[in-house]
Amino acid sequence: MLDLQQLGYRYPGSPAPALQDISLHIQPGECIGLLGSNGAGKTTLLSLIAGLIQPQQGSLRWQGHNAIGLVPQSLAFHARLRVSENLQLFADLYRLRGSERQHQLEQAIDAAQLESLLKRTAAQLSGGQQRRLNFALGLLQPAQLYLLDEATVGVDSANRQRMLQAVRSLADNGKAVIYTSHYLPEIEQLADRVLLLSEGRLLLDQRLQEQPAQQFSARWADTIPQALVQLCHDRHWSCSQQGNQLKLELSDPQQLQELLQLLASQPAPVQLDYGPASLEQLYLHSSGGQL
Ligand SMILES: Nc1ncnc2c1ncn2[C@@H]1O[C@H](COP(=O)(O)OP(=O)(O)OP(=O)(O)O)[C@@H](O)[C@H]1O
Repeated sequence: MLDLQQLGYRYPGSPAPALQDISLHIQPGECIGLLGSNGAGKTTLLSLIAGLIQPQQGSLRWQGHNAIGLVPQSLAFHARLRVSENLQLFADLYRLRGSERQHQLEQAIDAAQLESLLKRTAAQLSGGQQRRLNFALGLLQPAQLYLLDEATVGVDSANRQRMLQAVRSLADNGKAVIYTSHYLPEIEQLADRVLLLSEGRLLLDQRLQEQPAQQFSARWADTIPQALVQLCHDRHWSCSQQGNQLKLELSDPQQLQELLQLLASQPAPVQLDYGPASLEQLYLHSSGGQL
C-alpha cells in the first residue's frame, strides 16, 4: 500500500535531522503502533506520510489510492462552531454525500461518543471532549490509511476504550492505521506491529505476534531450587536471579518442557508466570531504558 525508502527530513534551520533513513512497507489491515520519546520524530513521520511536508531524502510511494484520514496531535476544529456544525463542515470538506455521508457521520459520532455534545460549541467542551471531537473529525474521512497522533490524550478510560475499539475495527475492515501514543498498554492492546523511533531513526520494526522470546518467571517462598539453577547453567540458558525469584527468556518450546519436568520434582514455587515478553520489556530493551 505504501513504501517508504530511506526517508529523511530536517526542519529548516535545525542542526540535526528530525528523521533519517526510514524504510518501511505498510500493508492494508495493519494496525501499527508508533512509539518513541518526546522529539523522536513521530509527528514528523506522520506529517511526511500525510503529505504536509515533503521528504528531502528518499522516497514515499503509494500503490493505489492515497486517501488519508488524519487525527492530528494539535486540535484542529472551529472553536466557535457547535460540535454538529464542525462535523457537517468536515463532511463538506471531504465531499461526503448521501448515504455515505450519513454512515460516516454516524460512525464518527458513535466512536467518539458525541451524541450528547452535538449542540455545544467546541469551545465549551472539556479537554477530553475536545480530543474526542478531534478524533471524530479525523475518522469521518473515508480513507485507506488513518494516522492518529496521540488521539486519546486526556480522554477518560471508558471513552478511550470505545475509541480504541473503533480504531481496531478500522484495521479489521482492511484499513491501515498508524497510531502514536506514550501509553504502552494502549499500543499493546491495539497494535499488531510496533515501530520504535529514537532520535529520528527507526530502532525497531516488530510484529507483536512474532516476538521471539517468552518470559518465564518463578518465585519460591524460601530459596530457588539448586537443581534449577544447575539446569540453566548446564544448558547455558541466560537466567537472572533476584532474591527468591528466577527469570528466564525462552526461545524454544523444548526449554519450557525441560523446565517443567524438573520443576515437578522440586518444591512448588509460590508464583509462576509464563508468556510473551511485554511490550514494555521489549521497548525498554530496544531503547536502552528510555521510556
Ligand atoms: N516545526 C519545527 N521546526 C523545527 N524543528 C522541529 C519542528 N517540529 C519538530 N521539530 C523537531 O524535530 C524533532 C522531531 O519532532 P517530532 O514533533 O516529530 O517528535 P515527536 O516524536 O512527535 O515528539 P512528541 O512525543 O513530543 O510529540 C524534534 O527534535 C523537534 O524539536
